[in-house]
Amino acid sequence: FEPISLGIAIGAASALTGYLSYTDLYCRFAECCREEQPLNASALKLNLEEKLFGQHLATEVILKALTGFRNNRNPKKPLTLSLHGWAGTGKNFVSQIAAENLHPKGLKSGFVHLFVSTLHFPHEQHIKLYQDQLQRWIRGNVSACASSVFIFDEMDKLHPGVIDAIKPFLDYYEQIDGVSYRKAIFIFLSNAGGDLITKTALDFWRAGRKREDIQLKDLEPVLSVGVFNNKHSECLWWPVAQRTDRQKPHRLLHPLPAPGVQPREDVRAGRDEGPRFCHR
Ligand SMILES: Nc1ncnc2c1ncn2[C@@H]1O[C@H](COP(=O)(O)OP(=O)(O)OP(=O)(O)O)[C@@H](O)[C@H]1O
Repeated sequence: FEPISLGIAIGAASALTGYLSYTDLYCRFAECCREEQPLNASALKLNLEEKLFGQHLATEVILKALTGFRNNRNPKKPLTLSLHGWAGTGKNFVSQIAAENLHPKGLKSGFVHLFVSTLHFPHEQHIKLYQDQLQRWIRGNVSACASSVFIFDEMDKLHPGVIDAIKPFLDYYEQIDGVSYRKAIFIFLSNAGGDLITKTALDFWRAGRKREDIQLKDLEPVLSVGVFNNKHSECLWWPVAQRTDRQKPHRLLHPLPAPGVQPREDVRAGRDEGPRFCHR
């Protein structure tokens, strides 16, 4: 080493150390978005195993999805998780665990955003406003922290117009208007399909099989037909009286289904009063 460049190198190294320790110090007192920090998979696994009861599939899927996603330095699209089940089965609980493992302050973190359909998007006539506000909120927060987490509770009650506002962020775009959404995480919670999941669990029990024997492949076909009414059709998850035209979300439709829109079988049979109309 020649003395001048060695001096510069040492100077640069100490400046870097100073900067790193300042950043570390700063992050001890203020919340930092550490998007490059890999997820501690064993801590998440322990958390899920110790706290979440009776949800072996959710534990397995969430652990695999979050670990794989966060350890991938260059994801091609944001991570989207859709959790289905009856009320009180732990969907919010498990999203909270996931959030805490992604951002230590969990739901209190400035990088974790929880939306509840009936609370945040209650009025049909304000859908346009909700769409604009939500898109601006997502854009602003992902610009500030690429690994932001967005949790949408009560997806089955969310207006299709609001769902449309979220959709562009979930796709394979490298950037939209200069912002990359590829490191963001979207978690959707829904009661839709809860009845079918329970029925599958009951069938297993009746057949003398263990709950832990239920695999994702036992549920996926049931859910894809029952909840999504197969992948080619679009469901309008909205109460009958408040249904809107998907193309014109502000316009209320007549309570009767439009041509080509069939009420789901369980609605026809009067077993379910919920928001269930699907295009076939
Ligand atoms: N599988 C579970 N393991 C451990 N605790 C659970 C589980 N399910 C529910 N709980 C407990 O019940 C509480 C309520 O559950 P949670 O709000 O997560 O249900 P949910 O599925 O989100 O219900 P909803 O559809 O009504 O929003 C949780 O805070 C947790 O304490």
